Amino acid sequence: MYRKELDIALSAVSRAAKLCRDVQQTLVDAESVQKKDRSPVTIADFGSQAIISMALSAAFPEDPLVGEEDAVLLRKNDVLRGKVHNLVSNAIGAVDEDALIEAIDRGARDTNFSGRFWTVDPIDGTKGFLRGDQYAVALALIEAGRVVLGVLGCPNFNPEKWGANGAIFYAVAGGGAFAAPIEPGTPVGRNDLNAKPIRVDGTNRPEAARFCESVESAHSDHEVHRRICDRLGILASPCRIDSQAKYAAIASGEASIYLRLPRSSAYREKIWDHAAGAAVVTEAGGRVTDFSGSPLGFTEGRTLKSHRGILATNGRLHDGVLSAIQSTVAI
Ligand SMILES: Nc1ncnc2c1ncn2[C@@H]1O[C@H](COP(=O)(O)OS(=O)(=O)O)[C@@H](OP(=O)(O)O)[C@H]1O
Ligand SMILES: [Mg+2]
Ligand SMILES: [Mg+2]
Ligand SMILES: [Mg+2]
Repeated sequence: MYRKELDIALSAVSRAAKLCRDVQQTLVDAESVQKKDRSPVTIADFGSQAIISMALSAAFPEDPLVGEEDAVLLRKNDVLRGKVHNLVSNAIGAVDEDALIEAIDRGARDTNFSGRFWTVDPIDGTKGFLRGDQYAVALALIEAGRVVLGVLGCPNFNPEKWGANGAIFYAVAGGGAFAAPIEPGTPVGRNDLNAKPIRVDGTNRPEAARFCESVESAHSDHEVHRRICDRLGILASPCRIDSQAKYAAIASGEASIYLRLPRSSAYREKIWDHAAGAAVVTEAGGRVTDFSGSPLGFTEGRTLKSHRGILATNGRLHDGVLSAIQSTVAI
């Protein structure tokens, strides 16, 4: 199932991840510009969304794409547009500038969210990317509100036990979760011999659990997380990781609990910040819900409107963490 989808998604994400890695290594050129909501975006975010969008529209012309970025800033700023154009042309060969802009903007349109669509976060954790830390290129395929395929490219994810220089995590519903090293210049394929099945850890003792959360304290409420962890008797200090690399950490057994309560009660999570990561964790044997225990549903639009707080665990710890959450915060 989804063989062609997985092949295309893996090769597009690994090409986009290579572009991001190259830009991060020459960070002077990665300076960010501010979007309307004052969050940062770089030439690598635009380049990555363009590469993924073009690969998907060539292979699946009928499939809508819902992406974080749009081309508004690029249309207004010739210098920025020129830089993105150069970057993408160097990565995948000459592309027409109008086609590039159109490819980025394809992700900005709304669609029938109850049908089949892709969602992309070309760089998740742009702040981490700018700091030289973790980030992820995240792509997911959603059908009838359910994530059926998720790919997470994490160029800076280097667990010691793997000795790898970056990894790509992926899952197809019902097919398990896998990780493969990102080899510079070699797109990963479905039959990659280096791919290994991954599994969540087996701990059911919260005091032995490692817990992770966002680096950015503006994105989630570290203080409430600390109260939940205290109630559970978690001894280790929090592991702060940027981006959906947190889901990769849960799926590969590097951590057992990921908590995310937005600091603002008005904030709604974006679908592209969770779809791919949730698929990878679920297929690795873990569980992902909101703070009331409902599984995430992706039919509501560009945000997870009816969900508040996100909890991903190794599964065994899930109900215990939910009780601790519900005794600590009013949802
Ligand atoms: N106020 C607020 N509350 C909650 N979440 C927010 C908020 N603002 C932004 N975002 C989203 O957070 C995404 C980054 O995820 P993380 O917080 O896990 O990573 S990081 O610590 O910021 O690097 C980040 O994704 P990217 O924009 O792709 O980096 C945002 O979609
Ligand atoms: Mg994001
Ligand atoms: Mg992003
Ligand atoms: Mg962003």
